This record gives sequence, C-alpha cells and structure tokens, in this order.
Amino acid sequence: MVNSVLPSSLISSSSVKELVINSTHNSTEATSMPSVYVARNPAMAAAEIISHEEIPTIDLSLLIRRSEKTSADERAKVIQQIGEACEDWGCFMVVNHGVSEDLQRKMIEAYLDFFDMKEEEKQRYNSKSFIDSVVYNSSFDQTTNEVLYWRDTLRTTVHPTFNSPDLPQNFRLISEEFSRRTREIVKQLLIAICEGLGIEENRTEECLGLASCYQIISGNLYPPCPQPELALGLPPHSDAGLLNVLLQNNSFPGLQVMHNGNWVPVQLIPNSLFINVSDLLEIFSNGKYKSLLHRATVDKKMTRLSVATLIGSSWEGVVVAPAAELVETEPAAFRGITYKDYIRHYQTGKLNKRPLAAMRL
Ligand SMILES: O=C(O)CCC(=O)C(=O)O
Ligand SMILES: [Fe+2]
Repeated sequence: MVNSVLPSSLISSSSVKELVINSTHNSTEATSMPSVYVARNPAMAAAEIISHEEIPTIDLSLLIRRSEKTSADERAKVIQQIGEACEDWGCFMVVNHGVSEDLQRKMIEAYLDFFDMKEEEKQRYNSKSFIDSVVYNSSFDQTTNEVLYWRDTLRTTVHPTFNSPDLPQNFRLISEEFSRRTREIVKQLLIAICEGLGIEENRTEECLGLASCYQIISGNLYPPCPQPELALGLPPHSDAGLLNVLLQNNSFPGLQVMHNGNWVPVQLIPNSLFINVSDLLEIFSNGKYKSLLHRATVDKKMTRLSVATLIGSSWEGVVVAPAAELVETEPAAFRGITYKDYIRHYQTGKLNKRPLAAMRL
C-alpha cells in the first residue's frame, strides 16, 4: 500500500464524502488530508484531558406519558433530575422518551440514503444560507473557510412549515414523523424545565411561543478521516435554540461535551437520545442553565451519522428574555432577542467566539 496525501485539487470537492470517494478511486489509501481540514494543533490536542465521566441519564416515561396515575411526587422527582442536569452539565441523556426504535432506525437510514445519492442530486440543495428551508452543504461555516470541518450535512426546516428534499422517496414521511415526535418531547421537557424554575405552563407558552416553535433537523455525516487526531467534524460550539435533541448511529462516541474544563465523550446508550441546553434557554433561565459547549470528533475507519433536532422559540412572535419570575430577585443577565434576530447574529459571528456573549448585559 502506497501512502499518499489527498491531492489539493480535491479540496474543491463539494463534500467530504466525495473527497473520500475520489481519494479511494486513486487506489492508494490516503494517510493524510488537505491541510485546510487541520482544525487542531497536535500539541494542544495532546494536552487535552478526555474525561470519561457519565452524563446523567433520565427516564422520561413519567413525564411523557403524563397520566392521573403519575403522582405529583414522581413528576417532581423527574423535574428535579432535569433541573440538576441542566445546571451541572447543560445536557443529559433520555430513555423511554417515546420515539420508537423503529423510527430511530428509519430516520438514520433515510439520511444515509440521502448522503448515498449522486453528488449532483444532493447539490440541488446546496446553499450557504442558514435560513433556506432545505440546505445541503459541507463543513460548518463555509463563509470564513479558514478551516474546513470533516462533516457533510442536510438541514431542513420542519416547523412551523414542514420542508423536505424530494428524494430519497420515504425521507419526507419519516422526517415528518420524527420531527413531530421530537418536538413533543422538547415541549414536555421545556414545560418541566420551566416548572422547575417556578414558571407556570401557560407562561412558558406565552414567553417562548412553543405552538409555533422554529424547528430544524440536521443530518450530520462524518465519513472516515485519514487524520482524525488533527481534524474535527464540528468545532467547539453551542447551539442557537432552546434545546437540541440528538440521535446518533452509535458507531463510535464522536460527540464530546465540555464539563468542568474537560472534554467528556458522550456514552453510547442504545435507544437513548441526547439533549442539550442551547443559547436561548441560557438567556431565558437568566444564565442558570448554561448552553452546552460541544464538538464532534471523527474516526479513521468508522462513519458516524447524527441527527440533530434544534428547537427554538417562535421565529419572530416572541422576544426571548430572562423570565420575569427569575429577575424579580436578581438582575437580568441578558438582553432579549427574537429567534430570527439571534440566528442572524449567530450566523454572522465567528463560530468559535461564542455568539451568546454579545447578548450579555
Ligand atoms: O454530531 C454531533 O454529535 C453534534 C452535532 C451538532 O452539534 C450540531 O448539529 O449542532
Ligand atoms: Fe451542536
């Protein structure tokens, strides 16, 4: 086997997947990648502490299947667990969440089928705009292009208006169902989180406009990478919305979260979903719950697929600000903003500078 560097002409490939396919067509296995994908300083990467702590796992059955049988004590216990996880970690895993194993599998397969389509077919959806309704692109922030990330992505806006690519054939049906189910989980979680903060259910709707929440789902493909120690699938970032739900294909623990200054790989638990606090929830909770800093790493041999469901407030119907209930006793830590304006700000800022910082008072 001859070692080779992926030729620089391939940097112009429109996707990481195409880059990898083209390099294997050269019948030599690439052992390094174009330098534009070098996202990590090897010395700094070597000095990082990877801490194998366990992220809290919460059984949602009592919250999701809320019935007369659920005692107030039982519900209060789950709400307390969620509040503690949001405060200590900014994230948690959930089990018994109501998205069937079958639907999880179908959603992952539908994305894999999409990424397997011919590049020309996928390129119909290529766009650099964050607010187009169906967007296929690569990396993360192609506008700055100083570093590219080892990820291809298909992002669709699914609520309040549902959008989908036309192909693969069953993508529309599956993603519609998946979006509806995950939206329901997030609504229940947000109601529970607010209850824990002393904010009543009707006020949650009034402040966040959840009935018309803006929801995006994003399939992320991380193909095998010749130099995983130097590349990143996604750089450290926090998400813009309220809560993010992540489903993953469990090939390897590629998602890492920042906790007490260390990177913690998110453990793989069959049938679980990963939930993280995002920027608007940090604003709404007046900084009590911290928007999670996270990143995606890649592997030399394995492909990873994740499906991120990003749920924000209503697009422009509400101004998200620290809840009035919380600023009775403490000063407001953030100014208010609509999701639409926050996304504009988030998109134009540099990814690695946390966009939320500019909202602080
Ligand atoms: O793929 C992952 O694990 C992370 C995805 C993510 O952070 C995102 O889509 O914002
Ligand atoms: Fe993210």
